[in-house]
Formats: sequence, C-alpha cells, structure tokens
Amino acid sequence: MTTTTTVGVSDTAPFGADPDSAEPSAAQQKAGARALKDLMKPVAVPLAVGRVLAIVSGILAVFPYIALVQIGGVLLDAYNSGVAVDGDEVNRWIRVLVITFALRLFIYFIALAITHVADIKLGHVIQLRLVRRFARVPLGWFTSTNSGRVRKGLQDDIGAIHQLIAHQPVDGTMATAMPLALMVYAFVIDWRLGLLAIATLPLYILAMATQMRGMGVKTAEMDHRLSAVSARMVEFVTGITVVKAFGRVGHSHHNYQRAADEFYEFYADWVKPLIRVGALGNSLLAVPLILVINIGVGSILVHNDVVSAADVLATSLIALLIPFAIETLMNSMWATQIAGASALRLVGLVNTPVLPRADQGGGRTPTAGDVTFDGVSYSYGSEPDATLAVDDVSFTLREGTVTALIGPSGSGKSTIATLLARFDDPRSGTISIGDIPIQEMSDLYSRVGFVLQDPQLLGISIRDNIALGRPEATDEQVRQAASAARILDEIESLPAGFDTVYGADAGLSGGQAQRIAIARALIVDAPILILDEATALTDPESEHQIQKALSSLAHGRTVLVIAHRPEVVKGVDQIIVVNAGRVTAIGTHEELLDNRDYARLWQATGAAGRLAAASADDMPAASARDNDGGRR
Ligand SMILES: Nc1ncnc2c1ncn2[C@@H]1O[C@H](COP(=O)(O)OP(=O)(O)OP(=O)(O)O)[C@@H](O)[C@H]1O
Repeated sequence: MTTTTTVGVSDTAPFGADPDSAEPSAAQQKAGARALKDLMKPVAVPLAVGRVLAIVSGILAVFPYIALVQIGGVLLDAYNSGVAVDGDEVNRWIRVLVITFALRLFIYFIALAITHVADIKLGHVIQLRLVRRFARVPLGWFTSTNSGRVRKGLQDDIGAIHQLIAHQPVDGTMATAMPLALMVYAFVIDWRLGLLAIATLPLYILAMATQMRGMGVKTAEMDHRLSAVSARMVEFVTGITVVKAFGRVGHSHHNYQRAADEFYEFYADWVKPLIRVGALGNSLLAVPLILVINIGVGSILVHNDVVSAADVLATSLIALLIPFAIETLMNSMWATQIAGASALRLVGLVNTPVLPRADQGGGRTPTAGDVTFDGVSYSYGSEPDATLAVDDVSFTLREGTVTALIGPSGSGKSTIATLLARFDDPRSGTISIGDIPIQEMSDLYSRVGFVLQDPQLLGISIRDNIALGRPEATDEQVRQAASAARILDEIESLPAGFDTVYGADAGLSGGQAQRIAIARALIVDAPILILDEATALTDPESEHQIQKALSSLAHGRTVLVIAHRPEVVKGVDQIIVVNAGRVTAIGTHEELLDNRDYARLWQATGAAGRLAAASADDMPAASARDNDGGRR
C-alpha cells in the first residue's frame, strides 16, 4: 500500500485534473454560468414564481407614490382655492397608500419564502445527487484531495449558492423592476421631472463601466485564491505533528504566510476599483446632490407652473430610491459570479465518472471460486499514454489457496489487489471469478472481502463496526468474530464493551483497530480475501495477535496477500513476483529460489540470512491450514 490514510492510492489525484487548480478565466466564468443554469433546473418553477412576484411587488411600489401625488394635489387645490379639503378623497388615497404598501411587502415576503424553500429543496437535491454519485464512483477516487473537494462541495459550495437561489431571484428582480416602474411613473408625472430623477445615473454608469472592466474574472479568481489560502491553512494544521517533529514549523508557516500575502496583494488590487466606484457612487448618487438637483430644478418648474409641488416631492423621493436599487443589483451580480465558481465545482462533483453498474449486466453469480486475471492493464491517469501501473498481468488464484504478491515498493502490488476489489476497472483485460467478469457481478462485496493497512473504523459502536458488512448479525456472531480475531477480551474491557463508540468513548491502538477490521471481514464470510500484510509497523505482541487473527480469517478461503516482507510468503501455495507493473515469475518458494527477481527481494530487505530460518508462524496462509479457526 502506498498510503495509510487512503486505500490503495496516493494523494495525487489520479482520476482527472483537479478543477480547483486551474486559474479561472472568462471561459470558465461562462462555464460557471452554464453550470448554474443546469444546477438550478430542479427549482426553475419556484424561482420563476419568485421572480414574477418580485415584478408584481416592484410595480406595486409605484402606487404609494401615486397616492402621495394625489393627496398632495387635493391639499394644494384646497389651499389654492381656499375651499375645505375633500376628506373622503384624502382618506381614499391614504387607504390606497397603506394597502398597496402592505401588499407590496406581503408579496415580497411570500416571494422570499418561496425561494428559500426552493433553496432548501435544491440543497437536498444536490446532496442526494452527490451521495448517489459517490456510491458509484471508483473507490480509488476517494483520495484525500478528492475528499477535500467533497467536503468543500457539500459544505461551502451548497452554502455559497444560497444567496443566489434564496435572494437573488427576488432581490435582483425587484432591484430592476421597482426602479424601472418608478422611473416610468416619474416620466408619466412629467418628462422633465423624469429626467431630473435619473440625471446622475449616466455619469455613475459610465464610471462603473470603466472601473469594473474585467471584475467578473477577478471576482471568480478571488474565490480561487481564498481557497488556496484555506488549503495552505489546512495543510499547516493537519501536518502540524510531523512539521513540529521535524522542526519545520517556520518553513510550513512560511507557505501559509506567502499564500496569505499573495491574497492580500490580490485583494487590494481587486478592491481598489470597488472603492473608487463606491466613492463615485456616493458622490454622484449622494442624497444631498440628488435633492439639490431634483428640488432645486423642480422648484423652478413649480414656480413656472409647469408641475405641482407634490409632483416634485414624489419624483425626488423616487430619485432617492434608485441608488439603493443599483447597489442591490450590483451585490446580486457579484453573488452570481461567486456562486458560479461554486456551481462549477458542484457540477464537476455531480458528474464524477462512475463505474458501470453491475446489475446492468444482469447481476450474475459465479459458480466456482477460481479468480483469473487475464491480460489486465491499468493506469492511474486517464490519458492514452499514461504510465501503466499494472501492465498485461495474467494469473489464476485457485479456489481455497493462498497467493502472495511480492515485489519492490511501487511495483503495482496494491493496484493489482485493489482491482480485484473493483476499486476501479482495468483499462484492458478481464478479472473474473469462476468465469464471470467481476463487472457483471452484483454481489461482488459479499464474495470479496478485504483487510487493508488502514482499518478505517467509523465513529459508531464497536459492535456496529464489526457488523458493518452484515448488520443483521446476532450479538453472538459478533462475539464469535471478535474472539476469532483475538480482540474479544480487549473489547470487553472497554467502558461500554461492544457498545463503546469508537472515537467518542474510547480510542484504539493500530493493532486493535486492525483486529476489529479482521473481525469485520470474518463476519461477512466472503470466500475471497485480499489481505495487506500490515503488521510491519506494530509491536511484536500485536503482530503475533494479528497473525493469529489472520490465520483464522484465511482458513479455507481464496486469499491474495500483499506481502511487504519476503519471510511472509515462504509457505504460501503460490507466489507472484511483480516488477514495474509486470508479473515476472509465478511459483512456490522452492520453485522460485533460483529466480533472480525473487532472490533480489530477499537480499534487498536484508532477509537472505533469515531465509532458512523463516518460520511458518510468520505466514497467515501457511498457518491457516494448521490452525483450528475456520470459516463459519
Ligand atoms: N493514486 C495514485 N495515483 C497515481 N499513481 C499511483 C497511485 N497509486 C499508486 N500509483 C503508482 O502506481 C504504481 C504502483 O503503485 P502500487 O501502490 O500499486 O505499488 P505497491 O507495489 O503496492 O507499492 P508499496 O509496496 O510501496 O505499497 C506506482 O508507480 C505508484 O506511484
């Protein structure tokens, strides 16, 4: 195995390039917009309803102003003509003002409620799509890099599109519809007052257009750079133990510092035009300036009897509302850009390549248990010229026998073994069990069990951890499995025995966790087993216990053991020597004694001297045949 934190794969992303690594471009931004559209399909109808309601609410915003102008007209008429104010008329317009104002707010809140429900629904839909997808992607895809992407997708990116789904359709539409309706009304009152209401807008739009050129790409890049800083931070924190142990805190901290400095410089560059636009906007659209223009010029028009004072009051209030609408519009544009990057990542995750489903091939079940690799080749990269990690490998594992894979580090042992567990499909060749290709088997994981270097216990009870592959197992069966895996006494001495929750109630040593993983494989009772010879890093007592547990597990099964030490393979039925992804020899220990590659492996590990003395006890397979443990 190349790593102890993931199964059979290293941290380099093997299944295609990481989209996070590419700097965002205008093309990516467009792709983000397309991705957003695609992502929003399941809630297209409620979002459209939200938009329509926002338009209605925006149009209703005009009515209080109409009422205001009418009330002003009635009051002015009465004042000018010296007659009593028509109270009924005023009351009627006050009712119009209050009702339309309240109705506008009511419709606005209903629209927001609809889009918020849509947002919750969409989050749920995306999460379901992701979970269903992840259930079908090759297991080898789950490197720590991709796990980070999954975490970011499920947590950050779904959160980032909240603004876009729950707020933008309503606030963005309202920010367009309301000022438009108000401006139209201002022109209906009087075209000169309409022009006054929008007098400062052209300057503002011009300033904004020059300052904000290219901001879309920059905003998307900011999200990218922020992710880079977070990644450095996570790297610093997760690697802190080893970093401290090797006295590299300063160096590692320096990486984070550099990323943060780069972000600071970029941010300063990004924010400058925004500040300038903000300052210009504040001055060009500032309340005093708008009032001076509208009331000042408006008074001249009133003085010349062109319009009434009430008209000027209404259009001045309309002019004051426009800057707020523009601000909301700009905010929602930025939210869309940032959400575009998140949507792109989510769409990437949702479209992660999957393994073809076994049941599409009819879900066949093998009759005999021989395992055959026939001309199997595999590369981690998807490009046609990617280096082959496994190159045209053919061999057979006879039913009920033990085979060891042996070869130098990086020779392809783990890759061969994990292909049998269908962590991914070979690029060419076939792997079959009893003449049935594993791709066509629907119950592969009840036929193939594995115990790997990293036991991967979950934060659930020890009982549930053991019964993971067979949840219906009785307590007695779980106890028996624990006993055969030489872990029963240690579990019973835990605070809550089998109910102890791993991680929360108690931790376990690597050797203990390994034996629980062995109990887990025992209870599934799969006839074919993949074992990683994982005892090299444990203490002698733990190693002895694990070997005994493995012996119980191996008994009577077809076993493929990944051997890291030559001693382990001496008594097995068959040894497969692997070098640079190719099988260079197959035979028993005695048959291979003259093989150059095999002899070199013994020498390379300094084990040659121990060759003669290698004890059968070291070998799970050999001892399995003498052991009293058995398949249940
Ligand atoms: N996730 C991965 N992405 C890209 N290349 C990988 C990945 N995992 C392994 N490889 C490459 O595939 C080749 C075979 O690796 P593999 O882990 O199968 O070898 P191994 O014999 O099991 O090594 P070891 O004994 O050190 O665990 C190596 O060249 C390795 O660098």
